[in-house]
Amino acid sequence: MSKVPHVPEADPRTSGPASGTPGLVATQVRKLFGERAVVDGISLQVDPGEVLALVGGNGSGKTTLLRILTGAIDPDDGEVTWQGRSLDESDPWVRREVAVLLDDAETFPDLSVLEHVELLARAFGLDDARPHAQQVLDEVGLTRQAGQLPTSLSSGQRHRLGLASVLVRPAGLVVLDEPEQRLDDAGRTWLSERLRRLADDGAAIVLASHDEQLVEDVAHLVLELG
Ligand SMILES: Nc1ncnc2c1ncn2[C@@H]1O[C@H](COP(=O)(O)OP(=O)(O)OP(=O)(O)O)[C@@H](O)[C@H]1O
Repeated sequence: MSKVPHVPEADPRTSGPASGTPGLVATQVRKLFGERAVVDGISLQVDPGEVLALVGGNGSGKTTLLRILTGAIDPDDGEVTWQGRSLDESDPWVRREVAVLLDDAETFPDLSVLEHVELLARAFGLDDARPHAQQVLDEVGLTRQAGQLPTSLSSGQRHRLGLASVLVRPAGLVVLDEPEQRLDDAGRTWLSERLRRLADDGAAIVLASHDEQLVEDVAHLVLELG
């Protein structure tokens, strides 16, 4: 396993976060499935404003590591903290801080696309939840589908709804598994630009990706697994 600073002039290991607040820190994280160490002694740090890309072949442990980094599963060894605090998804503060898109987002059968996004905006206490949700749907290209039920969306549109669910809410740490999946070329170009902007606005981002161009365009750090 290797860790390659992708943008040498902006090596965060030496520069640190602008605010002085440590972001996401994983120390010697290990996860076994049976006798196999799928994640084996990984240490990393991603500070506000930085993007870390996890790359590697199928089954190399990217999703497992992402799940550990969000607190969804516990490592067998090692520790993960966000701003110095242990990551535990049962902690409401952690759930406010961390926005996650690992699989297709779960949806309610009776709520429209717009109602889903608006519900999240309200849950996170945003003013003007409806116009904010409409603006995010416009951004992800789902304005025409706002009144549809999520089950009627195409697979790429469902993925865009998942991205909208992440973008509509405030978050310090954003964790995405293959955010480029099922997006067309224009969607991938938009995604690169949007993730860069999210980081510029101060989010720490960790993503797993098989899209070399996306990684090249957005990642400050690349961690190769496998
Ligand atoms: N709950 C589990 N029980 C047993 N094995 C598991 C479990 N979850 C994942 N694995 C195994 O761990 C390995 C890593 O899986 P993971 O999903 O993390 O890979 P990945 O790098 O995300 O792959 P892909 O690029 O295909 O999405 C795989 O061999 C997988 O079968």
